[in-house]
Amino acid sequence: MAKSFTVEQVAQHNKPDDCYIIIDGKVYDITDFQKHHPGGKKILLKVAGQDASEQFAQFHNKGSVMQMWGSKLYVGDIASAQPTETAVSSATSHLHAKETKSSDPAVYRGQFGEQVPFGDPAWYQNWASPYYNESHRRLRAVMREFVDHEVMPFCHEWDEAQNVPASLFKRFAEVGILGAIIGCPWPTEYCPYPPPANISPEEWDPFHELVVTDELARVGSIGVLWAVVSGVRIGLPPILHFGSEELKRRVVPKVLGGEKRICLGITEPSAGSDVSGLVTEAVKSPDGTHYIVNGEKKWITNGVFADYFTVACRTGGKGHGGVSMIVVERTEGVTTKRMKCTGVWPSGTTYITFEDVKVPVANLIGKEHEGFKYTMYNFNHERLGICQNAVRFARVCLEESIKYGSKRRTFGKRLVDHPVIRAKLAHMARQIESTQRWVEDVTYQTKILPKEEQDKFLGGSIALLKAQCTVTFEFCVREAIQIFGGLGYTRGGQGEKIERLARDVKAYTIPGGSEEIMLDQGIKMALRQASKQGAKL
Ligand code: HEM
Repeated sequence: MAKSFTVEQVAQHNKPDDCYIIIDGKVYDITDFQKHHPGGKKILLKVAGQDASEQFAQFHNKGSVMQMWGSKLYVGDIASAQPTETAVSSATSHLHAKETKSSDPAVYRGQFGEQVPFGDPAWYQNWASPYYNESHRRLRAVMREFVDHEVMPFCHEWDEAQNVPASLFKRFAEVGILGAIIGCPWPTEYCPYPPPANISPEEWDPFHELVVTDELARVGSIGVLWAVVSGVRIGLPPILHFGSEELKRRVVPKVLGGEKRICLGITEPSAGSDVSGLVTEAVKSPDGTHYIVNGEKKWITNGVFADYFTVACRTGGKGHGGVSMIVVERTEGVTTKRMKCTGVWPSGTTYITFEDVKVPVANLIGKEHEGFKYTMYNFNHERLGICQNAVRFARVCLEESIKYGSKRRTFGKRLVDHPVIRAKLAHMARQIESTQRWVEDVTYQTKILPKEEQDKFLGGSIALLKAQCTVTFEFCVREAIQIFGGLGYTRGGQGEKIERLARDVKAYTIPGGSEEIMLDQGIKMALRQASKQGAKL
């Protein structure tokens, strides 16, 4: 049981060698911590033995600092302390979500989260939505708990270390997140873990995947997310959808079980969004048992950690028709070198060389020369995932800006009381909210349309949506830096997420189809579709 203190008792601990402070009704022993305090020792001594809640709120990102330090320094509570309103609401608001009954059971209204304006999607903030039901709400709560306790507090540390612990990959698998992010239906036969939140595999739908993707992005680190989910999300689907039964059984359970890691190798030093130009070659050995793979792949996410490489290779002539997909296992002749990039540090962006690598023909995915089709098959899913993440990253920028702007004062007023700052917040909010609605609408199409129709109708819209999401994200991160000032270009501390996202954002506007190509493709596809449907152009 926690020890109880009176304010007078805490006041006795007011010396450098015996120093307590009170924050939000809790008592912390900071005697040893003082010398490690990033803000300095003296500033803590000024409040030794006192209630320092206000000062603490002024200089820190409350949630993440207490998540890291709280339990190490906590020694008890103030006797009759009524926890402050904010402490209560942030700790328990998701547990006491207010629900409003509608006459239509499919329409949900209710509250979840901290209720920072626009800090969460509208269906968390009492807006009615036809897309989500009780299972999505359960999933949201499970994901929030997991992210808040096992991922978010460590992102800065992992970003600086340019790596995440290997155990994190296993944890994501156990929670069901690896199975959750590779698209519907749930891969029951090949996934050792069930969906999160006791959702049945049959019930699993694209909005469950959206909730997982969205909640994960609250960490405000593309690098940490990509370190764990990116290789799986893009490297595994070609095997899952087109691999032989033997290949699927050999590879998929190990990856979804968090034992082996995988990456997708398409881009090369001279071929990016233009996949048909790739030159890495796979030549069959004279006895027909192996392919001999030679070539280079560049900017390959997770390459440095990967055990399996899903590689697009040239097995035939020029252009799309000569491309095959092959699973290369880490073996002699495979070399991976970490690249130095602007952001996404923990995700292991890699330069790969294949030098006379012998790959059994059983590792061919599907049929020879059909690799381009397999690559395209998952592009819509991959891009929609990027969109769902990007809109949450933009939201993180807005949420952090509103929280910081509500406590930081300049010229005698809070930042949010300056019209020029409110205008920035308004422009962020209007873009995020409209983009989110488009994301949900497209996600709904993926729920109800058969896959062939999705491929026919949605490619152009998803391309435009990717541009919309990444432009919104880039705009919001820029505005958030302006609001945070110096803290927005300082690594760690209150502007931690903003500074990191500013480094990471380019990894969203360039890969997965650059903004320019997405815009062009979106219109080209819309025109093609329109003329097929007899539009009067
Ligand atoms: C349990 C008590 C405390 C802990 C665990 C703590 C922890 C930290 C940490 C981790 C930082 C680095 C920046 C960040 O991550 O936000 C920091 C910075 C700082 N802290 Fe504390 N702190 C505590 C109490 C206080 C108090 C009571 C004050 C003021 C009276 C204070 C003033 C500062 C200042 C001025 C900075 C530098 C902020 C900046 O770089 O802008 N801290 N603290």
